[in-house]
Amino acid sequence: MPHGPLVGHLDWAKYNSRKRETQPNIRNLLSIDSPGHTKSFPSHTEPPKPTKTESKRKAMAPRCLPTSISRMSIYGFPSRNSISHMGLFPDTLRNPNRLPCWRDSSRSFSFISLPITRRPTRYSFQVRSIAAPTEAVAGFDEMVAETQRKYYMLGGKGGVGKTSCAAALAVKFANSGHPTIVVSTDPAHSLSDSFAQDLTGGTLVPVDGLDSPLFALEINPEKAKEEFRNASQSNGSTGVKDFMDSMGLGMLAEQLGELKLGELLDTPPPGLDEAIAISKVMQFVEAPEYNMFSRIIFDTAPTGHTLRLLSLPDFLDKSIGKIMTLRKKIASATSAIKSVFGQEEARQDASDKLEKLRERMIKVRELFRNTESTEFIIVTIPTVMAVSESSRLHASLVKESVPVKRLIVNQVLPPSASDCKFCAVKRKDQMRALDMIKNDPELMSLTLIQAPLVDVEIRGVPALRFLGDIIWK
Ligand SMILES: Nc1ncnc2c1ncn2[C@@H]1O[C@H](COP(=O)(O)OP(=O)(O)OP(=O)(O)O)[C@@H](O)[C@H]1O
Repeated sequence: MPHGPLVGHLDWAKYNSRKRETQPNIRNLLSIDSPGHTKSFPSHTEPPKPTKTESKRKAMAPRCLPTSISRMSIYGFPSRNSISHMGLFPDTLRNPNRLPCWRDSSRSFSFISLPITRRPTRYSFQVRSIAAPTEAVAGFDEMVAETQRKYYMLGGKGGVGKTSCAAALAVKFANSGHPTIVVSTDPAHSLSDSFAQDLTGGTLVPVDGLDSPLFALEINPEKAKEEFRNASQSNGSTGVKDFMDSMGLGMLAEQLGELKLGELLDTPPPGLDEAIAISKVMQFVEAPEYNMFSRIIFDTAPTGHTLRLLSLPDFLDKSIGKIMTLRKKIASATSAIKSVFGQEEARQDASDKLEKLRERMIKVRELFRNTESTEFIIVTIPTVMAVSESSRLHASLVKESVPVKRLIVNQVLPPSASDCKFCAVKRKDQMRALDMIKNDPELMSLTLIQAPLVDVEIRGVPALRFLGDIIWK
């Protein structure tokens, strides 16, 4: 391999055809130019067609991204040195008159090689951002090594890329030999969009395009809420208050107002749907037929939900405990009357369901706090607001004894030799946010994983696999 500039594009067709490899070498998936580096590369296969999620992504992206990964402007360095880099340089380096912007229709990008040193890594290419002074490797080897079941929960501010990172991690685990389930407990699901496959319906669906076992599940929050309502109601359509009214205990129900039982049962508090979703997942993954799955990944709802969710098991445990005691008292006083009217059975059934729900909530709480089996990964983007929110999220997770080790900073601008004005400002903001992370007492101790902003729609298994290979090293 000559030591000089390499020029090329990611070949999506090649990438797809090599996807069976557990650890593909990205170099092999690139069309690398011949020595001399003057020839253009054969054009790459375009990624999947745009969908409605693309508009969301485009809205977040700078108008003039300095370089683009989909145009696969990856630069790689020959392995004779000790640090191996992959990055992006616009064609400006070859042709200084050409603007390195999306607006420039004649844009193209080059691989540039520099005299560098090589550190032992699994790939001969890595994405390195020049705005990434604190970047660390994700420690995927450690994540994959354990054979017993592990739960990963990815959470953070809305729209930062939780689903993309969770789906990419699931693909990576599955390709590394772990039968995996990825579950979305976010009421606004985007797993289906991410995998470009219909995963709605509330059942486990095998993900297409992989040979390894990967299943996905989008929990239907409405169904979950309905289940809770059914469990909490005494019979058919009546809630606790109606139930007590029907027993001539309406006055007592009024006096118990401060317990907010009716409110709890008839209008489930925010976060409850997610708690039920997780407890539902727990319920089925504990069934012997799911023993084979060694990695369970939760794509959780945005921060607010997560925080409420964390305090919910305790809240529910207490509330349901109170309800149960109350019901038992009412039951002993009225069972004779009720059995005459045939409602005794329904009441007993409701109590059993509540008790089961309570048990499952306790399990969810235990799962959240189990350092052996669980890890919460915070996903953020390099903006001051997102970093501040991540810091608060981390503080709450620590307070609740939820194990957190890693922080993904997603959508970091890739390197550029010359930024447009917009990109220069954006890069400066990102640097400031990355600095904030470095100095934030909550976040500084976490392993920082940087994921570049890519100009490819992260949709479908090949794209997720590509993202996973960049993030999870
Ligand atoms: N590194 C990245 N580069 C470019 N686009 C990205 C990147 N990560 C995510 N995106 C895009 O950003 C959009 C939002 O990502 P995603 O749905 O994963 O975020 P989210 O945090 O799960 O959102 P929500 O909170 O709405 O569920 C998607 O269109 C996705 O393709």
